[in-house]
Amino acid sequence: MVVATLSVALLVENLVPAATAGALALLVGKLDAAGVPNVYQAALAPLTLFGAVLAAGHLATAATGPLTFLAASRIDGRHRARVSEVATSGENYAALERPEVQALIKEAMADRSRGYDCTPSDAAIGQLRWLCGLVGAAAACGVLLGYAWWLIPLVLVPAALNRMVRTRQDFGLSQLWQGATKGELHADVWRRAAVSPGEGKDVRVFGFADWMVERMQQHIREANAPLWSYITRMLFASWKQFLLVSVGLIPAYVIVSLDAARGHSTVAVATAVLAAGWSLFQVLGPNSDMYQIVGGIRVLKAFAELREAIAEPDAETASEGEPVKADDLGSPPSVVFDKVSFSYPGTDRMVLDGLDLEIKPGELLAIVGLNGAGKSTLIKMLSGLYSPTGGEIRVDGVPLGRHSLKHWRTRLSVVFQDFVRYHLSASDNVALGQAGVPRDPALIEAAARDAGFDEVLSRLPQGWDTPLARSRSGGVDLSGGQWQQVVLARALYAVKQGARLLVLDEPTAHLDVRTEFDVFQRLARHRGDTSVVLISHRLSTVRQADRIVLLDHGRIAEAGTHDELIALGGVYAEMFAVQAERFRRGHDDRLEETAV
Ligand SMILES: Nc1ncnc2c1ncn2[C@@H]1O[C@H](COP(=O)(O)OP(=O)(O)OP(=O)(O)O)[C@@H](O)[C@H]1O
Repeated sequence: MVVATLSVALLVENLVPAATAGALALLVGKLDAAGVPNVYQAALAPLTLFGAVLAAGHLATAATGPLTFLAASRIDGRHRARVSEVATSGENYAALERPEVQALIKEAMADRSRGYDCTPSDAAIGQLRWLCGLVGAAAACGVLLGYAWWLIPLVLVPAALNRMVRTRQDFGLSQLWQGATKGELHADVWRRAAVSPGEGKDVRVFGFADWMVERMQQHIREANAPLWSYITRMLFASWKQFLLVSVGLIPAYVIVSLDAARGHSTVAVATAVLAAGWSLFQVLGPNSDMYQIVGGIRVLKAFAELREAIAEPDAETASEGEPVKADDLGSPPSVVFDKVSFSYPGTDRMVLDGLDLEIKPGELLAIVGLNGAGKSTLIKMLSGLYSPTGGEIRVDGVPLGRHSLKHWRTRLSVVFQDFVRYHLSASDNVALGQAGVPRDPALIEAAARDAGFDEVLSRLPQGWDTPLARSRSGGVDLSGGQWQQVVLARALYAVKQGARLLVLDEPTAHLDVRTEFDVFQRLARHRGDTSVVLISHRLSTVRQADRIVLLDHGRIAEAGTHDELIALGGVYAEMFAVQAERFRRGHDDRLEETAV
């Protein structure tokens, strides 16, 4: 409806120049023919018509602004929602990590605040404007045709050439703007850093504000230099457009004026021709339509490429066969890593190298290892974010690639090491653990209690409704340890809502020893028969596990209970001894593993 009304308004706006020419000619004709006493009477009707044309033009122009805004908001809003859907859909998570895919997302989003100046609505409305402009040009040609057909090529050809020159410039401008936007994104990183409270600490403490601003300006200068020089050249070359206008209009105007002066045509006809000629140039003259069409189409092209990139089943993520639904949601799964190998896309290093590991239903399994041993990677593979490059992961005897990942992820609850701190309320932050089921406030409360978050909660100004970000009105900032409690509650909520495998990747690194001990006591008490995989560098936590595996160079190097591994006297025993010694000396931080 909005687009239809906008089309009508644009059409009227573009027909007004030709209609003005006609109405003006009528007015002049009537005045010319009428004697002095009859002037007012003769002018009344054509003046009313002339006024009506002008009023229609004003109304149309007044309406196009708000209508364009409405149509653009709807078109761009829907487009951005589709980009978000595509970016979050599918199982090709690996593609999201590729820089070129991230660049496509930015371009497809066409966020004006990030320097993108054209959006899909610009392309759509630009085309509408252009089409209406052509109708307006045809109407102006109709007026010219009333005088002499040869006036049409005389005025139209230079006007069309003028348009072509302008369109070529728009293409060049659009391309340079695209290059500038990429550079602007670098500047944007610094621009955001300059005003964000997070980076603000570093900027002040390390005193690199001047360096940062200089860096930002350098990026802006480098990114925009070609664009600025192109625009300067465009300005200097604008005389060409003046010449083109003159080539058509001046001879036409001279011929028509001479004709009228010699009495071969009336002043009214001459007025109509002069006005129509000018209106043709107005309609085909300089405007930003083509630039916006080109820019908007570029955004749509980026979106099409993004869809292809995300949907692309690359070797790492391709699933084979028909999706198989796990039929048993209630019991904990049996998971087997069978000679699993993996290297990240675009890298040669084998992060997992023939890994054999079983996660038995209901067990509390701890995974330990030095930094970079591949522990988090193993969890990402268990979550189906990456697929093995060799070997197989089986869940309840079925390869993970043949499970419905959506379904599998409802059986799984993961606290990632780099968990997300959503700027939402405390209750939203917990409930997002199992967003696909109706929210259950009693389970949210219970999960918070089990995670030890209830004490912090009691101090929040608006309780569960408190936004967990000071940047939001009435919000608060939590400490690292308090956030870990929130995220632990998020994972435990998922368990209470049906997840049967809980994975915790360094869930207590920010907690003090006492809170950590409490949390694990509660976890052990409340996990029921849910399997737990725990990754931790704190071996005092790990020792409570049913079984501990030590990951080294992408394989299991040692496995057993705490007592068995200590008795083995291997790397685990050595790590434990170093940590125990540090603890005795009063340290409670993570093991300095390089010392082992
Ligand atoms: N997205 C990625 N792309 C490429 N390489 C990656 C990526 N993520 C991790 N790596 C590499 O994979 C290796 C294993 O990383 P991973 O995070 O699994 O180790 P980790 O055992 O969890 O380490 P930490 O104890 O420090 O958390 C590292 O060498 C790391 O640099």
